[in-house]
Amino acid sequence: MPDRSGSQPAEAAPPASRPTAQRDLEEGIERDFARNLSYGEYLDLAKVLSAQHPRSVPTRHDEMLFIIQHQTSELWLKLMLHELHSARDLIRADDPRPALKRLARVKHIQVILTEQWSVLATLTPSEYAQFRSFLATGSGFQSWQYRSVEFLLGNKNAEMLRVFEHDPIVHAEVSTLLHEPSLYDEVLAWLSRQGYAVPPELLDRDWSRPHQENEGLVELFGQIYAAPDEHWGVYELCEELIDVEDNFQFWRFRHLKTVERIIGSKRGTGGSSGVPFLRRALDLTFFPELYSVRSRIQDVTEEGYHHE
Ligand code: HEM
Ligand SMILES: N[C@@H](CC(=O)c1ccccc1NC=O)C(=O)O
Repeated sequence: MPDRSGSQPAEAAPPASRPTAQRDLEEGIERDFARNLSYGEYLDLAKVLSAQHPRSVPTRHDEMLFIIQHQTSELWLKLMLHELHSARDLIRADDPRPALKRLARVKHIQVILTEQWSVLATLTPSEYAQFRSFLATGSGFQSWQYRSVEFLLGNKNAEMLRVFEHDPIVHAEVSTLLHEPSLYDEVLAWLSRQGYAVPPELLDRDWSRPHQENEGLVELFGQIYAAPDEHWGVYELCEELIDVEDNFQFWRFRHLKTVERIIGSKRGTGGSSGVPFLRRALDLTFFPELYSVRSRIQDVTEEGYHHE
């Protein structure tokens, strides 16, 4: 036994700052929700939390992880779409400053979505095999929110609409996005309205087609990146777009690597070759000119620095 003589008596109340096992509730804390709006009611949690329906028979423990991973991803995609729609509309209305704020939020959502793969990576191939057959032909390829994000960012592909034909409301919504200008298209139109020499063929075209790399636009970006101080607003917006594409690719890469460790070289439930199909998405780009311009920027030499 340690010698306690000289220490405080055993019954002494602990100092107020010491941690305790219980926190006293304050008088003012609202406890009656018979008539007042509660947390669960506001968030409609009864609906959200009763939407997890494992299909495996008998129910496999790990299917809950699979369902919640997808549902949380879809919720974040919903917010991302909300922000991207708004960013595009703000730029269309010549108001790029709040659009930058929207894109900043989009980037944080992307970080969460990419980090979230680590939770699903705890699913082993053996655990997934226990319930994979119950997913039948379901696949993330059929995520209409994901496809909407791709379309808003400019990865247009009319063939993607086929999988939504069974659902007229969703089909109409994704089809509208296919035929509207993307965020990038609106940025280019805004640049033109600001007096920049955007090639005219980029300002009026069939929006349902993906944007094709344009040499004139690379040259324009070349001028902007050669003198950022003179074009700060545009330069900042361009770098924000690069961040969004970068983050998008990180998500695709983590999806690919997670899929690889869980199903190896099996074909996908959606009917694709699986990993090889997902790998080809890594060659896609939303903003080709913003990448091309990077190799055009002149490296400053001591001589050039002093004499220009
Ligand atoms: C065990 C976990 C997963 C596996 C094995 C898997 C596998 C696959 C495969 C093989 C494809 C290609 C299409 C196909 O043939 O099915 C695909 C596409 C896709 N998956 Fe997953 N996936 C998983 C989890 C997720 C999660 C959590 C999401 C989040 C929403 C997701 C979203 C998508 C999307 C959006 C596509 C379409 C990608 C594109 O068009 O490039 N997947 N997935
Ligand atoms: N394509 C996956 C299945 C899959 O992941 C999935 C199935 C149903 C609902 C969402 C899914 N997620 C992403 O593709 C597979 O081949 O195992």
